[in-house]
Amino acid sequence: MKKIDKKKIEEHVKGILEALGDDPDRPGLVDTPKRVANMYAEIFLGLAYTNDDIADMYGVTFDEEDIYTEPGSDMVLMKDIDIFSHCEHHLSLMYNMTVAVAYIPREKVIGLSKIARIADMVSRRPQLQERIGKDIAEIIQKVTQSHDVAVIVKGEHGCMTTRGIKKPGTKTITTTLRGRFKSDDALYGRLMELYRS
Ligand SMILES: Nc1nc2c(ncn2[C@@H]2O[C@H](COP(=O)(O)OP(=O)(O)OP(=O)(O)O)[C@@H](O)[C@H]2O)c(=O)[nH]1
Ligand SMILES: [Zn+2]
Repeated sequence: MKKIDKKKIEEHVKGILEALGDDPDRPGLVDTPKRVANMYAEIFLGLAYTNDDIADMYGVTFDEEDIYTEPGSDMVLMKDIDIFSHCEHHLSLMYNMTVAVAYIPREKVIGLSKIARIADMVSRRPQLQERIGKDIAEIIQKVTQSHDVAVIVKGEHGCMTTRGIKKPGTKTITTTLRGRFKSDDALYGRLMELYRS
């Protein structure tokens, strides 16, 4: 686990306030560098862990070979998992974000809450929406040993709605398809049907 250097964040936030021309010593701002450091340590906690660490932390599985036998095509889909993240280009908020994770179990299943915990932790990094999907897929593949994983991420980007091009309401949907979700059109169709239901 990597350590997040809160003291250094505090110093830099103080520098930003000075560069903006505000007075970091005025009463309203005096504790702001510390607050921001605490907030960054919280919202970027996922930087302290690699994807392999996250797989180890949340890799709670149950052997269920009698339910899922090879070559199975029964899927587990968890959808409408709310997450927040921050884009790595502006460190601005990605919001109204939901994630759907599907996989075809091979003899073992992952504890359901762990899917949401994995989605949360990879989001707590400076991210790209596309990489959130890739990171989740990689960890789910490692934990479940399933080759067949799909992740759909939907969200709005603060850097496109509150600044810059300013297009509120614009939603981005990204898919990450692995194994049969990529190669089997019927399976992909069933995934989409369930996703929309
Ligand atoms: N593909 C992808 N792009 C993203 C994501 N988050 C932010 N971006 C984009 O990253 C790009 C950065 O572009 P730059 O031209 O370097 O930065 P900028 O001058 O602030 O760009 P504008 O946002 O167009 O004002 C922008 O087009 C953002 O919309 C993401 O999750 N995925
Ligand atoms: Zn951005």
